[in-house]
Amino acid sequence: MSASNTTVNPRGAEPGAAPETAAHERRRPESGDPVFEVSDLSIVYGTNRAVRDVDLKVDPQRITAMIGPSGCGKSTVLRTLNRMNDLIPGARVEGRVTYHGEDLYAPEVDPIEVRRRIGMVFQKPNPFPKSIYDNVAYGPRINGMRGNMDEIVEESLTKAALWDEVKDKLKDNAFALSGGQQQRLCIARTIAVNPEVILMDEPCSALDPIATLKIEDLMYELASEYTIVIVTHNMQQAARVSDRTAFFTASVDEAGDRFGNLVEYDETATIFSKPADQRTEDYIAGRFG
Ligand SMILES: Nc1ncnc2c1ncn2[C@@H]1O[C@H](COP(=O)(O)OP(=O)(O)OP(=O)(O)O)[C@@H](O)[C@H]1O
Repeated sequence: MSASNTTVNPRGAEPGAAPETAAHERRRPESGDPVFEVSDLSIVYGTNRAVRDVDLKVDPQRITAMIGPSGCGKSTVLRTLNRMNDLIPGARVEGRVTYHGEDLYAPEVDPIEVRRRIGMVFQKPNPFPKSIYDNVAYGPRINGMRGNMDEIVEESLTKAALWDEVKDKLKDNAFALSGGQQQRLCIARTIAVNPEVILMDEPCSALDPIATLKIEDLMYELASEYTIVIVTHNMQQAARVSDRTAFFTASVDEAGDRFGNLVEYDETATIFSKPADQRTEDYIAGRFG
């Protein structure tokens, strides 16, 4: 899949136009059970019930996008999928999140192991202040992974579409890389511990358009092996890369409290061409958000 036909969606720029992207032409077998099933999910920060009543399923080896206006809870929901909210003081998850049918929040579940299997890439590239090689090798080392470390590093960098650019300078500090390269290094670091799922929280928002297209192409390649869930502000990006899209919005309850909720979740082509809810249509058309 080349950059040109993966990422150029001539109709994507038109609000409300049906995306005609490779992502939607992709024919994957419906491979059985969902990876995640989220039901009646609410997330509370202190006394603020920030996100309410979310239900959604994430299919394997698909790219699922979460879109919606600022503050509607996309990142909060994403973080429940690998228990990153556990790290936020005062955050509480209510409802049910299963991973391959098992309760992700059961007391016997080890959150460290959860985060190995369900990796995360953040908005700002955050390599460690170490060499390129050591950034990738870090996870396998602390996880006690056996095998030839040079091979693990090469394979991870290759899968992250970075190997050719860095193979002659593996000992250089990661901070010497461009922003886009640093983000691909962070993806390589995530891949190196052999996850099943990659969560991406606005992975391109700090990148220029060329670096963004590279990451989008990379996501497409990675989806043949990994399940990807991406939060993005960029509707065109969701239209270009994702198979399914969840649209969230912020609502206000009777007491005047603002909360995020899931409005609609469907095939990306449907969300962008025939959304069922007027709020989705208004957002896609750029009327708010
Ligand atoms: N660490 C936190 N502590 C307290 N409240 C939080 C925290 N993180 C998020 N919130 C609140 O949860 C709500 C949803 O925020 P969240 O960042 O998930 O939304 P978002 O849709 O991802 O927003 P954006 O697109 O601006 O990143 C907001 O009201 C926010 O203030």
